[in-house]
Amino acid sequence: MTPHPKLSISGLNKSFRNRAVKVLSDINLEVADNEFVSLVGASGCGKSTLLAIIAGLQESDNGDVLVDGAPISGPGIDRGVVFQSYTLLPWLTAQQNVEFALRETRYDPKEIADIARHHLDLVKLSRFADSFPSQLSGGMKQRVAIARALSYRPKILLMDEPFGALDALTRGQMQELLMQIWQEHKLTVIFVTHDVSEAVYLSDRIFVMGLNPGRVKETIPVSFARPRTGDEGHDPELRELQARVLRSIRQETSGQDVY
Ligand SMILES: Nc1ncnc2c1ncn2[C@@H]1O[C@H](COP(=O)(O)OP(=O)(O)OP(=O)(O)O)[C@@H](O)[C@H]1O
Repeated sequence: MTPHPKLSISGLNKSFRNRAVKVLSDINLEVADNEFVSLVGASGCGKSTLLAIIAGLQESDNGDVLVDGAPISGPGIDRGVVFQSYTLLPWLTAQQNVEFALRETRYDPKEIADIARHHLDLVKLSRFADSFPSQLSGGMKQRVAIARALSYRPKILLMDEPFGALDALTRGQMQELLMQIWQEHKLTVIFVTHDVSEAVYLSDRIFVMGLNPGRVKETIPVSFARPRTGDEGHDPELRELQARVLRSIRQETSGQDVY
């Protein structure tokens, strides 16, 4: 038990089709302030559904989702979300996309412009503030999406396979950038990924989800010292950890062609 968890989920269940299909079963987990956790598991185990429930974009059948001890009620600015698809508005520039996210805050237009600029700077995209999404690479678009999610200073950043569509080089750069931002800004991050080495590189703990129904079947701590350089990949201990996570995922899927 974490003394004052940033996020606490207990007894959560979720089904679809009038409760005919159970997707998430008795989810119980806690995430500490400033902790970086990943959700991994076979395709269809409910990672995105769980993230969407934490984001307040979907409702659970029952159970509690608490942020700083208070139950969530729908989406809120205490939780920023980044999806794999960049979800930028194509007719707005990078700067305007971030400003748009702040339109219902208490800030005046000048403050909104300053906050947007600051966050584009944070993701090293100041030079492209006036570019439209069509003029940006995949990595750049995702940096705008991250700037947008961080601009209203959420307590928790929820990321659903944010780097899944990027090439390996860009993906590595984005992981480094995220690590830097996470370390400097003391964020709590919940990160969904299919990439076990990515989960191990980034996380303090990995929740391995089981399949049919989706549940947290194992919690694996990653105790490698930070800052991590990415060169730890050759470390036998780290390789063993990756193998352990993979084994845990595969145990669920033996005989099924899902991962
Ligand atoms: N709106 C919906 N209506 C009915 N079934 C749904 C709905 N959304 C998700 N599901 C089902 O719930 C299960 C979990 O889906 P979810 O997308 O959360 O899994 P996932 O682990 O994120 O998968 P992937 O890794 O492939 O993205 C799947 O079987 C999916 O078909």
